[in-house]
Amino acid sequence: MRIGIGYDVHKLVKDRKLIIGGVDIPYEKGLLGHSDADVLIHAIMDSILGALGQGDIGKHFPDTDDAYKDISSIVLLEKVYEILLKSKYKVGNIDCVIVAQKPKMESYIEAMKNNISEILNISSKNINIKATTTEQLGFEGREEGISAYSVCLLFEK
Ligand SMILES: Nc1ccn([C@@H]2O[C@H](COP(=O)(O)O)[C@@H](O)[C@H]2O)c(=O)n1
Ligand SMILES: C[C@@]1(CO)OP(=O)(O)OP(=O)(O)OC[C@H]1O
Repeated sequence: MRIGIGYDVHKLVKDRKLIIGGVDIPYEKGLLGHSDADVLIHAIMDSILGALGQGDIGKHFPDTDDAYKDISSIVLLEKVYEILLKSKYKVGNIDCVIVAQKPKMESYIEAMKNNISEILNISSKNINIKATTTEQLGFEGREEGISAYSVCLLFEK
């Protein structure tokens, strides 16, 4: 059994789509990044890579490589799943937190879980996604950015 943790932050700016957990969320601002900046998927990928002892997404998908410019993080998650398939491990469960003052995530969480479980080929019951504000405190509270945390447990196949 192995455990991994992931954490990511992206800045909220005008004229960008807000994509979290592979869901396009209608909002006045979006996350800035080399990819689509899907902060939740990035944290989840880092938690899986961490549990595998395989570094992080910056190592596998460098932001200096044009191949990853504006790429959907769902496509990157598929690549991480390929790495997982080659290992002797499978996902047990994943637990995550999205830290965002706005917008409300609750109505999108089921769709996020479905997207992730489909790619990782696990039941959505094994993925838990939570959201919290920071009560207006810090960069998330000032709506300057959104962060996400993920913990992943892997079992031997
Ligand atoms: N961006 C967010 C933040 C929170 N939620 C949901 O609201 C609940 C209360 O949030 P607090 O930060 O005030 O504790 C939280 O438990 C989430 O269910 C959300 O959907 N989107
Ligand atoms: C995903 C990658 C690659 O497109 O770019 P970003 O969207 O900037 O994301 P980040 O979490 O900063 O790091 C990983 C990057 O290499």
